[in-house]
Amino acid sequence: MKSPKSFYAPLAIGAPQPYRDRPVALERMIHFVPPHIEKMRAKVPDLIDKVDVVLGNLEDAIPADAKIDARKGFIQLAADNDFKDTGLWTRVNCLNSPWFLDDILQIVPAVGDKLDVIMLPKVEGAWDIHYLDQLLAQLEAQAGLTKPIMIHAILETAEGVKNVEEIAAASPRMHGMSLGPADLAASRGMKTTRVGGGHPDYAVLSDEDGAAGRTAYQQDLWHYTVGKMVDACLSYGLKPFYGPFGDFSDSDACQSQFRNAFLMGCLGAWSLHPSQIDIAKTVFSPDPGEVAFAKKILDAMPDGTGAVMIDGKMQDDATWKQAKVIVDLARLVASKDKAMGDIYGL
Ligand SMILES: CC(=O)SCCNC(=O)CCNC(=O)[C@H](O)C(C)(C)COP(=O)(O)OP(=O)(O)OC[C@H]1O[C@@H](n2cnc3c(N)ncnc32)[C@H](O)[C@@H]1OP(=O)(O)O
Ligand SMILES: O=CC(=O)O
Ligand SMILES: [Mg+2]
Repeated sequence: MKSPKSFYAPLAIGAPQPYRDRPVALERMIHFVPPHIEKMRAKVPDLIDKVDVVLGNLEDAIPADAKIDARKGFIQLAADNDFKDTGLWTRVNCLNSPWFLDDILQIVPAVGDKLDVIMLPKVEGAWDIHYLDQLLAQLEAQAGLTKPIMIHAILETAEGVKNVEEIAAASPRMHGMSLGPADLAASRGMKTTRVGGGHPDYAVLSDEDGAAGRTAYQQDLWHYTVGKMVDACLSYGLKPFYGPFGDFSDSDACQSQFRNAFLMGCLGAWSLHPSQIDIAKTVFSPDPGEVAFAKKILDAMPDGTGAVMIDGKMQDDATWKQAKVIVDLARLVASKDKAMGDIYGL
């Protein structure tokens, strides 16, 4: 374990100073774009105004014979657009693939000054983060970059879940983590072919229900992992995210999965299709009724201490902190999304 002094030291001479506090950014949806397809690249200017993060995907879902075009396409879309306050991320190929090294070696010098975050798939342990951390520092120094590129890990292997705390603690370059339910299901030997979401057979049966028979209550397959990820992330000041929901035809189930993640502490999810952008926007912007109630709590307890009754419910220091989480997030949403700001009255 490094000492605090060396933990925050740049890993290459001339590399930017690592962040002590991560930049504040609204990231309700990380929108995946397949950059090898010209028609998709052409949609980026429009997407910049609609999403919080545009991500050029180079890994799974990009065919092997299109990997190099995807990398070139990403560099082109990064260079051609002004992202304003919308994040620009890429998901690179995994560390043991034939493409990872060139992904990093070509993207950082070409458009590293515009890139906020690299999403690293199939992270197994802190050693994966240390390797990319060092490599990025060397390339940042060589390119004369002035702000560090952050790393976002996908939690999608059994070993990664086992090591989630060490991954979170690995570097000040860590931005956060996303749950990768598809690869994780395969890695764990789970018996599902779905990309995220529930499964009708993962259920608990009620006791005898009389004539109507017994009711099966479906459970959330991802509850344990999301909980573990949220605790690891929040202990180290990182941001947790739910990942993909593959059934584009089932917007209710997508919304429900996103909402469970939001309520458990996640700050966003991936949008793979334009239809999922508004779902994520709705879910990951706090509910206006909750914001109004949270404001009442903050107003009633200006210094955050004591106990008061509001609408028949006891409030104290702990609920003041809960209210602050919601109002702070609403303020962040309002700073980017004027329509929501008007609804919140912020
Ligand atoms: C397990 C994991 O790793 S998940 C992450 C990896 N997966 C991905 O990144 C997938 C990203 N999504 C996609 O590539 C596409 O949505 C696909 C290939 C799955 C489906 O695309 P299509 O068959 O074109 O879907 P559909 O016909 O419903 O699209 C409707 C419109 O939305 C566009 N669209 C679809 N997906 C996207 C996207 N991610 N971003 C921007 N536009 C999109 C289509 O181009 C089409 O536009 P048009 O009306 O101008 O023709
Ligand atoms: O990469 C995402 C996943 O679910 O796998
Ligand atoms: Mg995956």
